Amino acid sequence: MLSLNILINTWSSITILCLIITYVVVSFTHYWYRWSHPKCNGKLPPGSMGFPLIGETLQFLIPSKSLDTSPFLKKRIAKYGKLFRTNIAGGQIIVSADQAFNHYIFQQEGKSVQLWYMDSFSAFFGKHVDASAYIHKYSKNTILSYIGTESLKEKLLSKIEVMVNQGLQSWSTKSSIEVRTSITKMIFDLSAKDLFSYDTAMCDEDMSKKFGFLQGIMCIPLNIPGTAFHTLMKNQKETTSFLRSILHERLKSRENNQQRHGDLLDKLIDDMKVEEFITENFIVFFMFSILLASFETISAAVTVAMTFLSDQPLVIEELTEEHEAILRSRENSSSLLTWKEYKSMKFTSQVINETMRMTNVSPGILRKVIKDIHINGYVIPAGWTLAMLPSFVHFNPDKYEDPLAFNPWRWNDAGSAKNFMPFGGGTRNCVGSEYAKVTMAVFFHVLVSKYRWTKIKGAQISRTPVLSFGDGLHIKISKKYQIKTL
Ligand code: HEM
Repeated sequence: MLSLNILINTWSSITILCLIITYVVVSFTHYWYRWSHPKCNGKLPPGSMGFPLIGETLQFLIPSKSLDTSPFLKKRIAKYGKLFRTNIAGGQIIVSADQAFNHYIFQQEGKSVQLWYMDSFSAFFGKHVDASAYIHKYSKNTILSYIGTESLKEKLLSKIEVMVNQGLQSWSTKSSIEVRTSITKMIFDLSAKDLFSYDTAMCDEDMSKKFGFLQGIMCIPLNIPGTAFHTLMKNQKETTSFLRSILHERLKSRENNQQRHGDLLDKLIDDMKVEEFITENFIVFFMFSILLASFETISAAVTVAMTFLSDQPLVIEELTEEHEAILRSRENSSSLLTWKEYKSMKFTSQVINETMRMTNVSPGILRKVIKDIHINGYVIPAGWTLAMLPSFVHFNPDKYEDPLAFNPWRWNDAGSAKNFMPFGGGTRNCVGSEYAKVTMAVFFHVLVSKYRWTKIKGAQISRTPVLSFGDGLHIKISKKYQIKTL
């Protein structure tokens, strides 16, 4: 009798255990099925949502040691086509490498898509990320009036040259320069001066290092000590309090009726009286984002250019010839660049185009889908993220022969705007594109006309997909002979 009871009890326990296991397996299978086949009012583009919770994040973050489109994307485009679905860092994403579709989406701002940043970015920027169309228009016009073509022509061109002269002069006093960090500091100092009349020499620390947080954008937003996100948030605190101190100093000097600077910061402070949305927090956010958008991008592009130039004597030769010709044609050897001279730099602009094509500072442009989008029989559901890859075309061998070769001469024939989109497109295209191009042109002008350099150690470029340069590009620069003018 006793052994029968034991048998029944054991049997029941096994049954319960089996039921629990079956329940767990069925629930997990159901969850996994729902994860892999998300709800949609139609047919989703092909692709894989990866494993539950982590999606395809790990594969996505594998660094690739090339400037080319990452193997993660190339593999999926080859398998599923130019429109595919995935899940990265918990986000449901449709990736589009379809040029025509991306062009269409650029025109859909506020209709079927809107600006979107990843969670860590949103946490960082707070509610201002959802800036309304009015605030967006205000911001764009305001920035353009300070760094747009007119301002560059009238004021900034010469200011930039003076700063680049100082920067390169200090590089030449050192036995070795790491290009990425040095150029980041130079462009940071330049932008802080141009936009907020802030002299970084007044700051003990190299603040540009604290701003260098782009690597953290792709990290998981978990604020735990030791994680990339934690460092990101710590740096964010320090950089915003640095910018807040600049703002407070300016507010104080305005109270004391001290001299105005006529810069972007003065304009934002003036507008606090007329625009309700312009608060101290807004100004700090504004200063932060424009500084970051400016120096991180330009310094990445210049570092890529220097990496290629260091191994391409023919490009340096033609570039040098163009700039020395400008110096030779001048009556006064100490004059600064004129707008006409800048506009005459044909080969320099080809070098810049080629650099922008290969750098792809923004390899993906993100939008939040706010209304179902129908394309080629597929549906991109509202709530999903659309990651456009306008840069994919930059490495398309049908559009650019031998696309991984740095060849500025390919720009002898004017390129098609449709096949060249380093600055995005539509209403959200880059407001700093001209400022970036002028800064790069001035940098090359001063560099090749006054200095020569030798490479000490090359950079190990990789994408995660954010660009990084390993231990960096190390060079030694020294002053050249002086060019005789007319
Ligand atoms: C090599 C240099 C640069 C590159 C490759 C670049 C690239 C881009 C791209 C692709 C976008 C579009 C983003 C989107 O559609 O979501 C953008 C937007 C923007 N860029 Fe740049 N950028 C550069 C330099 C600059 C500079 C120097 C500034 C400011 C001084 C700047 C300020 C901005 C701003 C404010 C936006 C947002 C525009 C909007 O939302 O309407 N950028 N940039």
